[in-house]
Amino acid sequence: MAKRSKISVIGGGNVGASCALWTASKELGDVVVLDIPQAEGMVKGKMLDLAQCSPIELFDCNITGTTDYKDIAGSEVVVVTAGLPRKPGMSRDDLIETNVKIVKSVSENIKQHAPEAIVIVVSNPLDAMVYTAWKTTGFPTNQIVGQAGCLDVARFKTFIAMETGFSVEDINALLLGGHGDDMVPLPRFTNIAGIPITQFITEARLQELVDRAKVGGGEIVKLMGTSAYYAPASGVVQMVEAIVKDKKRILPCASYCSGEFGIDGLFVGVPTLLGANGVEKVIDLDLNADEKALMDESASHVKDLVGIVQKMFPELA
Ligand SMILES: NC(=O)C1=CN([C@@H]2O[C@H](COP(=O)(O)OP(=O)(O)OC[C@H]3O[C@@H](n4cnc5c(N)ncnc54)[C@H](O)[C@@H]3O)[C@@H](O)[C@H]2O)C=CC1
Ligand SMILES: O=C([O-])CC(=O)C(=O)O
Repeated sequence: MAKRSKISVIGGGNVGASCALWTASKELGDVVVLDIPQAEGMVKGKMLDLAQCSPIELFDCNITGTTDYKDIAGSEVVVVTAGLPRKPGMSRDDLIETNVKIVKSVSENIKQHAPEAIVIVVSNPLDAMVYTAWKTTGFPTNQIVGQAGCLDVARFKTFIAMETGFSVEDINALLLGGHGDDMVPLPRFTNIAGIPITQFITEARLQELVDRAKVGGGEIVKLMGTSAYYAPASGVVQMVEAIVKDKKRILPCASYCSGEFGIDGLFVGVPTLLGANGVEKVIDLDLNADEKALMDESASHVKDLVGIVQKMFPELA
């Protein structure tokens, strides 16, 4: 019998618990969710609750809530959701000082207890946290990746489906850049069942949908008082599935660029071939001058955030 995959999630809050739910319900493997000792009852209780769905939803996997890093040993994938979410009025960047400390300490433990794992970082500000995890673990760049683009592009596709009335299944879109409000959805690469999107929506209206997608996280923070979790977790699990099933999917992920898109030494959202080895390739493409300018601006924002991390922790430079 094939060995079951093991997927660990660090941080059992809104995003972490939702990751566990999608992972288990899709039967991708055994699930371990780890939180801090002060949250022991919460994380153990939530995971026991989730396990009790299995006779109804019919998934076979072990689900464990824990505060002990020994339990993540042997994980194929570790998802990092530990950290503060933003509140209304805050930007993701406002979280950097608190979350870099959390992600650094989490990454030290991942390095010790799950050195073979592919690490998917979710904590914000995303691109700087991916960098932090990479520098702290010292893992090769294929083993470190960030989730943002799967979510951001799903938001863009959702808005297009709402506007046109067509099935989400037929909407194809591409999005690049950092996970800030300057992310770069690409109308030129957007189509419905292969038919250019401009056949169905005016360019002006499409631009409004692009703009809504760019601030899609903030729209939810304003409504809920905290940030989104169902769609972010769904984006994570799309990546987990690509890795544990070695699907060779091309997904928009925060991956290490060494020259692609003219970016060197940064993790930024780019089309990424995801499989059993994690990031198997970054797929470069020819951008026109306007698209390139937007990508450069987004990457320069990521670079500034990485500069803040390096200033706080010179050993991560
Ligand atoms: N990249 C993306 O697309 C998205 C990123 N996020 C980010 O994900 C993070 C988590 O968001 P939520 O789950 O909504 O927050 P939450 O507050 O519901 O959960 C965070 C959890 O992390 C735990 N935690 C804190 N320090 C820890 C440590 N050192 N070790 C282990 N666990 C620790 C907390 O106890 C808490 O249970 C935030 O930084 C948020 O901004 C959220 C949505 C989308
Ligand atoms: O908006 C936030 O703070 C959480 C997040 O990254 C998103 O939902 O896109």
